[in-house]
Amino acid sequence: MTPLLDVRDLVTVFPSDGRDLRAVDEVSLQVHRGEVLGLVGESGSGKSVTGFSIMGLVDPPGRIAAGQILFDGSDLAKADPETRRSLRGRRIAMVFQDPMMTLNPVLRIGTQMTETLHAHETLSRQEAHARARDALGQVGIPSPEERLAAYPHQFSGGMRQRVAIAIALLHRPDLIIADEPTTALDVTIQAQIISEFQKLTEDQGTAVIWITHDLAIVSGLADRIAVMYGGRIVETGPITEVLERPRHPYTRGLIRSVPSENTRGTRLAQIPGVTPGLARMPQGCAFRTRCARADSTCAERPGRFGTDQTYHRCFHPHEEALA
Ligand SMILES: Nc1ncnc2c1ncn2[C@@H]1O[C@H](COP(=O)(O)OP(=O)(O)OP(=O)(O)O)[C@@H](O)[C@H]1O
Repeated sequence: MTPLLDVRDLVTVFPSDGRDLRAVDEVSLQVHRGEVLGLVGESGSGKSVTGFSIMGLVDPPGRIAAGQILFDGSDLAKADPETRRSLRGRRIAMVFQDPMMTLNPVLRIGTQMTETLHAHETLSRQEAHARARDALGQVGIPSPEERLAAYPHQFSGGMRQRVAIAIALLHRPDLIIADEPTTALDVTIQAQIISEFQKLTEDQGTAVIWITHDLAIVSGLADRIAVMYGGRIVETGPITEVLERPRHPYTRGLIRSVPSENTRGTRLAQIPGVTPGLARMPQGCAFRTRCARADSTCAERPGRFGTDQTYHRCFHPHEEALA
């Protein structure tokens, strides 16, 4: 089956001191319709820049330097700004950690929603109003008709995020890129929003890239996972397979550092060291300065071992299932 989104060897750079630093370094990933891909990694690993690259929202002087972003067959990396703008919101939408990246503080919610609708579709006022009201209801906002008249500050943090999600859903996009949308919320609200998302992917076949540093969220939500380190995807595959038998030492370290029933009361294993900044990323395998298995082979850049769907980038992968 052809994937809805097929990113191939994407490189996104930010110029600094006369050289191009690779925030996204030969990233390849695929997302199918109705599928949730969890994009996981520590802060600075390149998750958001990957999302912005797909959306066509990389801040200049940053730019896509190489690779393809095939969306439903056409290459977005080469598309003109007008084509990109028309796809944004309509076929691909993004939900941010801070809903105020989407919401205008001085406009009523209903006005923002109907303006968004009119930007891409020809609808009567009544139709736009009904669509906006239904979208609020769909994400679990009580009394949606009355809430259309409210301003963003009249909503709680969790409700505001739901409004941002409702706006992302207005045009029934094929793909939603959700960048840590629940990180700022308390655990109960987080769970509610995640379950709303699950319903939407099941009911409407929407594909989702869920960006997070929190492996626990992804394990309950995603069909597949891609783990990023130093701008690269170091491991990807079906979620159960990767969690049960992580091959890359970094993936293994991430899983071991998540608290669970079994580890309650014990000290969690942390990955030693910190992620180096982009300007100091080691040659070869970016993780080798923190890796117990690294040797001189790792000074070479590891290729992708496996298939387009399931691969790792490690010369010394673990073979055994996680204990
Ligand atoms: N506009 C920019 N200009 C220069 N460097 C940038 C810019 N945006 C991101 N970067 C750099 O690109 C790298 C990847 O950043 P990115 O935000 O994608 O990481 P992340 O994995 O999403 O982390 P976080 O979870 O903290 O958002 C970082 O080193 C960051 O400093």
